[in-house]
Amino acid sequence: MTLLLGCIADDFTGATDLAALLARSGLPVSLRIGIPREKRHRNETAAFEVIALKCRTSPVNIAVEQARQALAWLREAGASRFFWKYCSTFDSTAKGNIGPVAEMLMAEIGARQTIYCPAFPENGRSVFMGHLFVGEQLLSESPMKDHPLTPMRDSSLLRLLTPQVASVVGLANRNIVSKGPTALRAKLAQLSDDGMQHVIVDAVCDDDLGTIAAASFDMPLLTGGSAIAGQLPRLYLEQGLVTLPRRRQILPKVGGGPIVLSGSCSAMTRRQVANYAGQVVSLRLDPIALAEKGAGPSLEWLRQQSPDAPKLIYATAEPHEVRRAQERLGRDKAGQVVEEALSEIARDAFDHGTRRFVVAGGETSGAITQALGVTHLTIGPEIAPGVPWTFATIDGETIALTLKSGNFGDESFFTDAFDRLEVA
Ligand SMILES: Nc1ncnc2c1ncn2[C@@H]1O[C@H](COP(=O)(O)OP(=O)(O)O)[C@@H](O)[C@H]1O
Ligand SMILES: O=C(O)[C@@H](O)C(=O)COP(=O)(O)O
Repeated sequence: MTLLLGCIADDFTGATDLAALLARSGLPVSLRIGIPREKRHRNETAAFEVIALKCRTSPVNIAVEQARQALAWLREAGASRFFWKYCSTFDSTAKGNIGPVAEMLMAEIGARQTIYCPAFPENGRSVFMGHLFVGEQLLSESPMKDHPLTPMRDSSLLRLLTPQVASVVGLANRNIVSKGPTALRAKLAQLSDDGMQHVIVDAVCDDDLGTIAAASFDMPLLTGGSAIAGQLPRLYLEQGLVTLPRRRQILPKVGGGPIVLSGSCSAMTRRQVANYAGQVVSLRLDPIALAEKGAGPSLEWLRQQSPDAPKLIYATAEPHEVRRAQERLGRDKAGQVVEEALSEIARDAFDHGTRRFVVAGGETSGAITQALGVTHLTIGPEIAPGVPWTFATIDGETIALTLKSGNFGDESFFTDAFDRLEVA
């Protein structure tokens, strides 16, 4: 099939979120983990190819280099339009990779201008007058201010993006967006004439996203959250660039024990963990103990449990507990010991028969997916907006895997997830 859009995501939950929203159209979506080794030639691809990187918190030069390699693969596979997916809460380190990666992509593909549209109204993320809101709170007043790796202490996307790019950042605000695609297109052209290559675009509802997509779908590079990308399949279908496949993909049924592994400390995950811990056997990980003793005691605990029983292993903690661990170990080390332990646990669980995995947290998902040796994910049913079941083959065995963004899903997400899966 012709490759309509080559997508690069800065983390793995973000990649499955993007893939889920594109897959709602019924068009084929392929999700590859890391830079694919094998080449793909034109017409050997899905309509949407997503490459998942784990570069949200990497040093800038590494993130740019990984994205450059992903771009090269996508171009060779035939893509001429691209999407750079980052978090709907614009998660960036202090230096920030969102702008530098966008600038590199623009330079490589010769794009004169791009838009930045993280809004995801279905999940409560909206942008108004260039400010990002989570529900009714400004980003900087939302629980994202306490994120363990990327605390977001400013809500102005202009202020966040400006130090990350070389040229002036522009804004197409809601007043323009509300006037429709023609007015927005004219505004973007005027900003381009004024030298603004990077434009934040307001969106508070799905209709706004429809307007923005209609005004910008032919830009060679778009950037944002999954929701703006989710508008593109409809436009491509309307324009006759692609037709829906006659047959739907048949998804596997997976047996084998269920497990939830959580390294997310986001507000919603904390509620989900508290809820699920009341229902199944659970083990709490403490980063300080992990730094001293490693994952051995947790592996021992796991082996004492019945392989078929649902279980939960989590490092999820309240902000004051995260601060305590970070003060003792340093921010990076605290995150690293948790990611390493959960990765070892995931691998051990697989070796002992677990086949249904729910993982909470973007960085955590990156670490676990890599440890399991997953290279390709087939997208299955969506459990909550932006969180699908996916399927992968490792060592000849099929596993079902859900990578849940920290703040996505309802309080009952973990039970909802297993209820949604057809079991062999
Ligand atoms: N108790 C803890 N103390 C410190 N850091 C933690 C703790 N638990 C988890 N972490 C780290 O916090 C980070 C959470 O990021 P991530 O997995 O991306 O979650 P989210 O999707 O909520 O952003 C990970 O690096 C994880 O290892
Ligand atoms: O856009 C989003 O909000 C998600 O797709 C995403 O990237 C979330 O990241 P994590 O919360 O770190 O999982």
